[in-house]
Amino acid sequence: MSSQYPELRGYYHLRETIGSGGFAKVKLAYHALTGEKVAIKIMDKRALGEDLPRVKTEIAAMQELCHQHICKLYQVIETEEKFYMILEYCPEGELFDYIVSKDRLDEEEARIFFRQIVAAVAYIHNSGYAHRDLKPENLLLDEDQNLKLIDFGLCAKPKGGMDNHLLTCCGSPAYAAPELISGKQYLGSEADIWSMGVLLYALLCGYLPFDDEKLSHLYRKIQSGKYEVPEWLSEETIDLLARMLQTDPKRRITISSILEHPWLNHGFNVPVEWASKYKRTLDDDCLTELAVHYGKSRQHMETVVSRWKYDYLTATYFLLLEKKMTGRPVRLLHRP
Ligand SMILES: [NH3+]CCCOc1cc(-c2cn[nH]c2)ccc1C(=O)Nc1ccccc1
Repeated sequence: MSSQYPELRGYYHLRETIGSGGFAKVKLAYHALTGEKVAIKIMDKRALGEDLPRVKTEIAAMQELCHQHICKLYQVIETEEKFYMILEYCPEGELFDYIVSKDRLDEEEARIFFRQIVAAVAYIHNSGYAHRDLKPENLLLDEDQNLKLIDFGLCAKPKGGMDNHLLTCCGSPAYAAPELISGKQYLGSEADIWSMGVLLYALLCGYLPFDDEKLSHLYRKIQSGKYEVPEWLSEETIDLLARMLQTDPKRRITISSILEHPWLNHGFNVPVEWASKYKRTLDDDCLTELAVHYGKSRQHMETVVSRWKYDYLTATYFLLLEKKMTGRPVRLLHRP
């Protein structure tokens, strides 16, 4: 296998393919120095065709976005023919499959997931980005059933902040906001809120609010903003859904108002902590272990790691930090 991916030899031990979507193949792998599992998203440049800019968009965004509910990017390798993105491993798969397996979720379970989604989107919007393809297929579950958002290939960072209008129509039709499908100028952040409304509906109902085999019929349903309200939904749920699935983007609820909505805080006495839990300062134990391993001073390691080149050193630092955050020894395996 490593003969097919020579650039990974000695750094990662490749295992089976765990997912594939469109132009990418995702394989499970082990990071040689820490023994930690990672997911490697492999893309062939020729096969990407006009989708090539999506990869550059995704890499640029994921290098800036560091959050407990966003799938962490550890390393990027670019060769003549391929892109490799070394990502955080999420063993429990897609939220989409989890909903299907349970038919639909009860309010309590949906609320726990939705609080994590709101935290990720609040962080993304606060960082000046819009995801623009929010759906259960792009939310993965880690070993503790925490959600991790993936696929920033369609995200946007409008120049001059989030109040600049976007034009490209993108994302998955069933989750797309009315203003987006009508080709009008739109705000990525407002379109994300609509998609979150569709997502919350899918969590609580197990099917989509707007659906039709014929695309033109689907578009008409979305633009009407009319959807069936099943009898098992509570008043608070119905209220929140109505504010997110508001066809007029200017009257649609904002992420900060969602953070204060009674449904989101029902049974919780702490608001959603949406700020990133990743610290800006480098971790001492990790730097020390790296210094020992590479036979350099701690100061030298701090200088080199701080360049954030998203090379093998960046990946090794983040994976050591992952071990520390999950209460395991901050140690590198000395025999590669
Ligand atoms: N719908 C998800 C299919 C598997 O895709 C991934 C899995 C992981 C993953 C699996 N375990 N841990 C992380 C990380 C990233 C992706 C991903 O970005 N897929 C993708 C997105 C857009 C176009 C093509 C492929």
